[in-house]
Amino acid sequence: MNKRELEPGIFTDLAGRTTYGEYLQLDRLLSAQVPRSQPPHHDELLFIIQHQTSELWMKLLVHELTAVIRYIQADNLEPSFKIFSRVGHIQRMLFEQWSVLETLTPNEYLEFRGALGQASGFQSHQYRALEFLLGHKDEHSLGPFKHIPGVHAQLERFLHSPSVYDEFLRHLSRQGHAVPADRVERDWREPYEKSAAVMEVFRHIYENPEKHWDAYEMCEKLVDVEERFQLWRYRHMMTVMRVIGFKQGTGGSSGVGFLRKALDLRFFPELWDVRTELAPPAGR
Ligand code: HEM
Ligand SMILES: N[C@@H](CC(=O)c1ccccc1NC=O)C(=O)O
Repeated sequence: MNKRELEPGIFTDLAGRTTYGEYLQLDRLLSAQVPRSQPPHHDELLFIIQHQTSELWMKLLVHELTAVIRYIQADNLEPSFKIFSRVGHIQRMLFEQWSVLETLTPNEYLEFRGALGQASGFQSHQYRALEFLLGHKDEHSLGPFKHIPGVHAQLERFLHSPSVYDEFLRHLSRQGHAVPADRVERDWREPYEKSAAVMEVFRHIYENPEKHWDAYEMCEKLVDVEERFQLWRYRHMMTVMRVIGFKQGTGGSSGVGFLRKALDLRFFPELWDVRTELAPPAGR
């Protein structure tokens, strides 16, 4: 008999109890997918769910990176390594998820694109929070949130605060590394500019990993995060290219050309530059 008997101990009298649906607020979650096309286009649900799941995972990334910052501030790098491993798995999933949306063909998308108005991922405040947390500061990207005071204020807090990278450089300074004073205290709203002195700090760490194992491991975790972030950006751009070609974006940008420029951005420039500078150890 291809059937599983329910065990008598399984609870079915759940009135007034904490249940699965109640705990997860599934009524709210599952009523938030509301297609705008009239009549609703079959593929709009895919489009909505791809975005909503991405936003949920971004919420967790913001939460995790905020915790990383607290650990670095406390000069306690070890627990942040475990968090970075989780962050990496989430980023990998966000990357893989593009394959689902890539089943949307250009003509299918055009059938409901008009219903999106001026809405665009450019208005994702959690994506901006992630960029700020990682160190890509740009006050102009706050523009789309002027009309939502709570969101604007939260993003301003991230803009004004040191990023994960800023905090790491401050930690290295406390550990006695020769981090220049203008990286230990500065106007955190300003975009990060790379520094030859910071690169020398990393050169020393990469040439002596056994002496600075924690810092060395943190450097590699940061490189992992940046590489995965760029992979996401690249795959977004490729998805956009296959779905709308070189059309302008609904957010008002040139589209693919605008997205391509983000591929030249660097969160942790010296961590990439140090790789060019490293020489083989003596005698090799
Ligand atoms: C068919 C699917 C998609 C298309 C055609 C598309 C298109 C675009 C375009 C053209 C832009 C540039 C801004 C504009 O003028 O609109 C943009 C930005 C953006 N999109 Fe999408 N997108 C798609 C899916 C997604 C998904 C699933 C996400 C996940 C949350 C997303 C997140 C973003 C973000 C965060 C930006 C801002 C990027 C930046 O500032 O560099 N997009 N998108
Ligand atoms: N910018 C897209 C529209 C778009 O993708 C979008 C629209 C509403 C909500 C999220 C979106 N996703 C990412 O940009 C376009 O130009 O077709």
